Amino acid sequence: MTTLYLRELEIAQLAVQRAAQLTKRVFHETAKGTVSKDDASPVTIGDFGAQALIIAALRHNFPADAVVAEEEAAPLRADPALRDRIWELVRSTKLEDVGAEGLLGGGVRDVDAMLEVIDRGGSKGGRVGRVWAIDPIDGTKGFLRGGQYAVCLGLLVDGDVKVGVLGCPNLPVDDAAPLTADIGANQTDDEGRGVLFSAVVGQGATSRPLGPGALKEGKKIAMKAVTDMASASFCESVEAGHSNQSDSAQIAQKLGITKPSVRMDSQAKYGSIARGAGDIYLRLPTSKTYQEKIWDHAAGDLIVREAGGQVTDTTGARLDFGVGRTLANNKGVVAAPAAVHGQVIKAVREVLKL
Ligand SMILES: Nc1ncnc2c1ncn2[C@@H]1O[C@H](COP(=O)(O)OS(=O)(=O)O)[C@@H](OP(=O)(O)O)[C@H]1O
Ligand SMILES: [Mg+2]
Repeated sequence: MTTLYLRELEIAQLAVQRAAQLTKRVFHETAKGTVSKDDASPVTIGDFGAQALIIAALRHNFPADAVVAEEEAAPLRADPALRDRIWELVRSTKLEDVGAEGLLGGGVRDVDAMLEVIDRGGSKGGRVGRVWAIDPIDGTKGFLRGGQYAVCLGLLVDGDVKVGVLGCPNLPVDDAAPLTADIGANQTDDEGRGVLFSAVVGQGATSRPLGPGALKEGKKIAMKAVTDMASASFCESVEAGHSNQSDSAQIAQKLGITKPSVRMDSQAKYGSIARGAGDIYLRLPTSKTYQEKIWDHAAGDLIVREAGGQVTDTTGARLDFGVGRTLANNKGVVAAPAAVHGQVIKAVREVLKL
């Protein structure tokens, strides 16, 4: 058995598990109304806190690696009250498993170290060397709405994704659960929810319960074969501003898909199709200028490909993670089982006139 990237995988899984513990604390405060949904701060607190914990774990284990992450600490330097709330969460979020917490280096030393570590995510990325891509809370709108969100971490080596980990605290643990963005009425109860998807290049993709205890052995996941397009299910963004929902409806019609789309926030969509809960993920450009961010796709791209899928842009080209912080060479995303991906791309190109 190959052990390539084994250590990177273990650290990435634990780092995502710990960061998700922090985001869950913030999520439940928001759901309970302790923090106002109109206030932008819950997501800010969750984003900064999770980013600090993940980068601290990476710096402890792989100090020479570059990091591309969404946030920078400037707003916290200007707002001591916000900084202190985040520090309180970062300081007090630890893995239950003392050995695992030790592997991550035991957190962040003090509030100045926290600011310093948050600012370590400014790498330009690129085609050379090892670069970690972090989205501390992907699907911020879903997070605020009480829906799906994901803590995302991918390792790029010379521009290719080698390791991908997605923590999805609000997806069902059960890989066979039907595809739905709904997490049920009782949002303060984590029972049956929380899944960690992982993949290493050439070694397949797995899912396991996200925690809070020790991480269980992963189960191999695989995309479902689509034998009949009429019964295929596809997912897309909740936000119409993130993916063109009228184009996707036309594409679905062309393909003969009869079910309405499942609208779900975040890279939980990639994880869901990778485990066969859904079949196709369409992300269709809404503007000529928007460039997708590498941290919104790196982990999901590898997890779907390792589960037997193909992930490309709308023209059928592979996503190019080697050109910087954005996917400047690609427009949109089309993810589907390898056997039907060509058929889906044909329909996409016809509708988008590419
Ligand atoms: N115009 C436009 N087009 C495409 N994508 C955009 C656009 N604007 C933002 N974003 C990015 O979308 C990320 C959220 O992903 P999803 O659209 O899958 O989920 S959601 O339904 O919007 O929550 C979201 O990630 P987060 O900011 O981490 O939530 C953004 O990076
Ligand atoms: Mg994102």
